[in-house]
Amino acid sequence: MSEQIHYIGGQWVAGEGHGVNSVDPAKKQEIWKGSAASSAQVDAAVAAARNAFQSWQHVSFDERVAIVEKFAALLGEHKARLAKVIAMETGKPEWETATEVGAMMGKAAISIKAYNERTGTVENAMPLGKAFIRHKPHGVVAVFGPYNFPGHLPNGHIIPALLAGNTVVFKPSDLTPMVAEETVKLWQEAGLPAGVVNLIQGHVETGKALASHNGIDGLFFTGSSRTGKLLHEQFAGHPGKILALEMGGNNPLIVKDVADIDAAVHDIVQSAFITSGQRCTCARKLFLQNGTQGDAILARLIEVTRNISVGHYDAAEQPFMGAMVSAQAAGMMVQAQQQLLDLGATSLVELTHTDTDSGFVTPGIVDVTSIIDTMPDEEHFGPLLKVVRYDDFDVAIDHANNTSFGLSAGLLADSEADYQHFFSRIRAGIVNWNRPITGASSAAPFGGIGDSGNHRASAYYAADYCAYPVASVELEKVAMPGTLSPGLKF
Ligand SMILES: NC(=O)C1=CN([C@@H]2O[C@H](COP(=O)(O)OP(=O)(O)OC[C@H]3O[C@@H](n4cnc5c(N)ncnc54)[C@H](O)[C@@H]3O)[C@@H](O)[C@H]2O)C=CC1
Ligand SMILES: O=C(O)CCC(=O)N[C@@H](CCC(=O)O)C(=O)O
Repeated sequence: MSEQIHYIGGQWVAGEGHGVNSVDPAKKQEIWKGSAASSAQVDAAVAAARNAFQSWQHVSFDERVAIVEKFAALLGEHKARLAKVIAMETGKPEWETATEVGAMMGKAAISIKAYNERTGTVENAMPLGKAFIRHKPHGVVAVFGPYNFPGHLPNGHIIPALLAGNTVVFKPSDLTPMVAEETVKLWQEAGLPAGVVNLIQGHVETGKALASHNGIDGLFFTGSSRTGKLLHEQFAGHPGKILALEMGGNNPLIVKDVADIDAAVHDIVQSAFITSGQRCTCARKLFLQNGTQGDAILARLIEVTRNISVGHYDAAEQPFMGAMVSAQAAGMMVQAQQQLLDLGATSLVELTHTDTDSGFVTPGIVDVTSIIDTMPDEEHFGPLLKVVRYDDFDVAIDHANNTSFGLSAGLLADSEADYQHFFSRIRAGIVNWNRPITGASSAAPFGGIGDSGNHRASAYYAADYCAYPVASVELEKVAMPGTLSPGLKF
């Protein structure tokens, strides 16, 4: 293991702060360690990015594209290795981490298209000249990533930021530093000039030092609503800095009148338990009709959930769920379940922390119908699904909307009229019909309302927050207008 874990101005350097490490939550082994960046090293990373911005902003778009495409090609060459490292740090099964690297590769072409379509140059003819809409980079931007998609989600900020001509200081989650290191090494190999991307590792204090740094022009964040709100407060009074927040959710999925019960249960499981429930888009509340069909769906859901395989990321027979990211995260899910039971919820399938030194938990389901009005509006970031039984569709939609979040929502129903009704009333940035509410496309905007985001959607719309528009009216020569304003004499 190298101690040189920070990439500043094109050099890998050792940290000057306290010790940091990374633990494989399935195998319970330390897999990476070093020392956090000191505040002087955060300063150095921002200064390196500022210095590199002077030239990177003037590098042609085609040259920037060439480096991004080279990076995507290197991701392809190193796909197996990167998928393995993501699995080791997060506990996610290798079938899933391979799809994460695939999404990282796909981000290049999508971001190039989005740059051109959303922030390219537009030319309009005028009677005496031309009007242009062009875009310019903000400057130095900080990128903060979460642990659940440690490759794909920071990449979803970094690639569009670089294409637009910004330089980056990247602060990954302290739970997934090794994925960040491997990724930045590929940027280096792709020929990115020194200082264009810088990597600093550390815990909350490193994040605070970067977020509060005077030298940054913007911050692109994916993570919890709690941290996002702190950043939002910190950015108050700085209208000149751009802040893009992609945060958590407390996402509803409603089921109404479906013919294929297994298909409905499949979409529920895929929505609630993929990635061991550690996706911001995961369904947290499932609304099932009272009556025989709701009973049948619930019975089948319980049966299928009990049979979900949970296992090691590298098992020959791949499990559906791997370990959660840490033993602590797993323990917090047990606590969350207990809190709901203490409030009066009923356990239908118990979530259990099978080995308390690891991140392994089994998926759980609780019936919260009796406490729907009193339970806290919290995101439980793990495989715990809350079921609510309902009689009236509109009441179910009201309950679904009764959250401060607004990231994803879905309806499983065979009637298109029911979907139109649902769509017109539900409040969320991602609204699906007869599909899981996880697995959003990079070719669409990705973001939520309320406590889920600050109206700066990512994915296809990331281009928007990576550049500012410049409107110009241009004539080749200074010329007298055809008509003079009243009161002027020449
Ligand atoms: N809307 C979206 O696109 C997504 C949202 N998420 C959300 O992310 C969360 C899980 O990720 P976590 O890594 O636990 O999020 P987190 O909020 O704990 O950490 C995110 C990043 O912020 C840094 N950080 C933490 N506290 C900070 C502070 N006070 N000042 C500055 N930086 C700080 C962390 O080191 C990390 O790099 C969930 O809430 C999930 O819903 C996850 C993926 C996608
Ligand atoms: O950012 C993109 O390119 C698309 C959004 C995306 O990949 N979303 C994933 C993961 C987000 C999460 O829950 O952490 C999804 O919707 O499953």
